[in-house]
Amino acid sequence: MQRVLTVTHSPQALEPVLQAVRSLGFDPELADKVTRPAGISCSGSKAESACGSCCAPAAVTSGELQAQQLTADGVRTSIRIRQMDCPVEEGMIRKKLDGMSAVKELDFNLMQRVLTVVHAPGTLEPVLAAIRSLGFEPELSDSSGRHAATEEKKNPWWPLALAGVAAAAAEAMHWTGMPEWLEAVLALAAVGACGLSTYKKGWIALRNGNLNINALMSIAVTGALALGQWPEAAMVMVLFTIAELIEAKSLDRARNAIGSLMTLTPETATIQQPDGSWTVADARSVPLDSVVRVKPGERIALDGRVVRGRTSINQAPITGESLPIEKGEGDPVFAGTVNGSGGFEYRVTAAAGNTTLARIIHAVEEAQGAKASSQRFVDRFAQVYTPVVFAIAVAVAILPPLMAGESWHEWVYKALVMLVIACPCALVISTPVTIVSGLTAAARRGILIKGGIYLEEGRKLKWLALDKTGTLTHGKPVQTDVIIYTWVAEDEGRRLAASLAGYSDHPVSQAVTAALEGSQRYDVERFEALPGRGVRGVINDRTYSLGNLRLAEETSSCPETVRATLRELESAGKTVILLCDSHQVLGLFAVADTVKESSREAVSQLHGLDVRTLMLTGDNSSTAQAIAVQVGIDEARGNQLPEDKLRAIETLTAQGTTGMVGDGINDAPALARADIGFAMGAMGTDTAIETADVALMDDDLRKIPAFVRLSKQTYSILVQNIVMAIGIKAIFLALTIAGMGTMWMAVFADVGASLLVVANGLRLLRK
Ligand SMILES: Nc1ncnc2c1ncn2[C@@H]1O[C@H](COP(=O)(O)OP(=O)(O)OP(=O)(O)O)[C@@H](O)[C@H]1O
Ligand SMILES: [Zn+2]
Repeated sequence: MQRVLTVTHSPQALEPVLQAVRSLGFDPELADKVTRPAGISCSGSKAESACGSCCAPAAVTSGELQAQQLTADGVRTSIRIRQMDCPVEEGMIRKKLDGMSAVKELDFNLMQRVLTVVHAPGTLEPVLAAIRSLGFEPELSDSSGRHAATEEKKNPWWPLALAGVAAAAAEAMHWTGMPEWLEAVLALAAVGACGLSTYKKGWIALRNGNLNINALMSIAVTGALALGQWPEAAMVMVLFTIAELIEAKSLDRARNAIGSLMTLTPETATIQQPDGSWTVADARSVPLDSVVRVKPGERIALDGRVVRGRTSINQAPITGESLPIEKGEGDPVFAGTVNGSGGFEYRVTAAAGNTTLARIIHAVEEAQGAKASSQRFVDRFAQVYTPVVFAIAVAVAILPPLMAGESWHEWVYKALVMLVIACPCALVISTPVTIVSGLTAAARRGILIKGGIYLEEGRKLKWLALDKTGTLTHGKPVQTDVIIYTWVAEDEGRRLAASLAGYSDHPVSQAVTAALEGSQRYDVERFEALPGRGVRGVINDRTYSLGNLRLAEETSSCPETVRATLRELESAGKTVILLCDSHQVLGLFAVADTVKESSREAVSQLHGLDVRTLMLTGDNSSTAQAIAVQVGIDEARGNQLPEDKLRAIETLTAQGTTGMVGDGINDAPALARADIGFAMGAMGTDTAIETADVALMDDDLRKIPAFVRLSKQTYSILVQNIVMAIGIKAIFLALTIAGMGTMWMAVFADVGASLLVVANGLRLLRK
């Protein structure tokens, strides 16, 4: 999509790689920070370990660094090859490079037109030379370091216009019965004016034993000329050239969609100098911990934390939610978001290449690499389609005249038409265009999907398991009741609870701490957090615990009167923790959390999409039940330890596609096991963005039904595209064999199909 090839090669081997790419007729540019943020380019398990070193090696210029990384296997270089967007071209390059001993690994991204090569140090140049020998122009980085900025080389338009006029004139000669030599001259002029680059590319492909669209068109046009179909040959070449131009334009739209997210961040930021004055600096060069000033209405350039001022910020570029969020001292702000009416200053917490927005863009780019199953099908299909149609064409040209004495002229012509139909471009481009549009559309709404595969699977979601605290509820409970039993002094009870709870960041403990703000605290020794239960520690040589009934029963005896009170509070939807010493219960603390309005809506939308919902919570069953009723959830299970949640997910995945959404603390194993793991509130948390299958940037659960709907739309567009691409070809194949297809009709069909699928895929972006 971004037309980037990543090559792993040995240090100092960049130039040979570049040359090889150039030898294929491509113009390589080293990829840029912006497209591939240097700070996070060491993604993927393999590269992780080498992260430290990838930014260190000497003797590589900084420009090269952006496109190259050292890995365990060698050097990884991304090479952009503009002319590469057909699997036939991928096949050509693969065949050539696979034969080179220096090349360890190849990874193609046709949408980005990027080849990533892992190669031995010092072998980049031969790699590039090999690519160039195929007539491509491999690009590493240019000096400005910006991919998107480098425009396509502009071909002058007049040769094409001239060719069009000549072709039309030839056609007119034909109809008005002018001498044939005039037709021939005009047709040859037209083909010469617009078809030379097609011939050149076609010839290189043929020489390397490949049939790409250029080779097919060259043969077809040459054949038509040989048959004396002058005007038709000229028309076909002109139409094909125009079509290629239009197709390239519309594909660029899909490619640029992701890049356009990046343009959300301003190029400059106003930073404070050591002497206190303010200067405008390039956002990319602002060091961490700098203080940046933001004017009202200005876009924020980098991630940071507010140090002075109050304002409200529209975070829609990241969360997809345009309601302004209030921000004051200490609150995080994000690059790309828009400041409201207050001016403020913030301290930079992430460099330009490492901001939340940059990570999102990077994740979307990576996601295209993970091929969806429809794409794998299409790629396999295309691999056999072209050779098969070519073989049929050869048979059509030779057999009927030889076996049945039919006219050579007629059957060779039919075969030539079939060659035009043999290009699988429309089919091949249909899937990635659709997936990329879907991924980008999702990212714009604050839904970060980590692979085309999840976008494709989302529509199959049968079950969604949800955690309660923080997912369905606000996760900020407040204390509602305190009961201290008479066998302990009221103050002492509160003080013990506050001391224990103060050490924990569990929401329940925090609610208790907040309510007991004023009371004094004891020092706690041997403090322990017991997941799914509570906390325990030693105060003045005695062990106390604060946690749920499970924990109370483990440490002391729990009389029926206490249980009765507990049941009563819980049936009101409250969460109760018990303060115990090693003999008895000393007190009860009840907290209540409120349900998010958006959760209720999300659950009903999910039910409308035929997704069943299940609440899995560590909290007790009565509270779980009470909250489930409030939210409208199908089924609720309480007292779930992390391993219980995991087991529940395992059972569900056996029945159908299962998603799990949680805040990731006690849900991590279940999230990982689910077919689709959703992380909430990913904004600002690196781990959620990096580990979840789908990261929701804020904590609005309605993003999940939105994701399911998008997945359904994407899938139906995928199916439409595949059917359309194959269908159109099939119809023309049939017409041709029946003798009704002409060559220019076939060109129209081929190009029309490509344009249709691209336009259809881009519809997702408009949603
Ligand atoms: N650190 C703690 N302080 C106080 N109580 C705790 C603590 N840890 C666990 N508990 C008690 O154990 C219960 C289960 O905790 P757990 O963290 O598994 O789930 P939860 O946060 O209540 O809910 P969910 O699973 O929906 O996120 C809590 O409801 C609380 O009563
Ligand atoms: Zn093609």
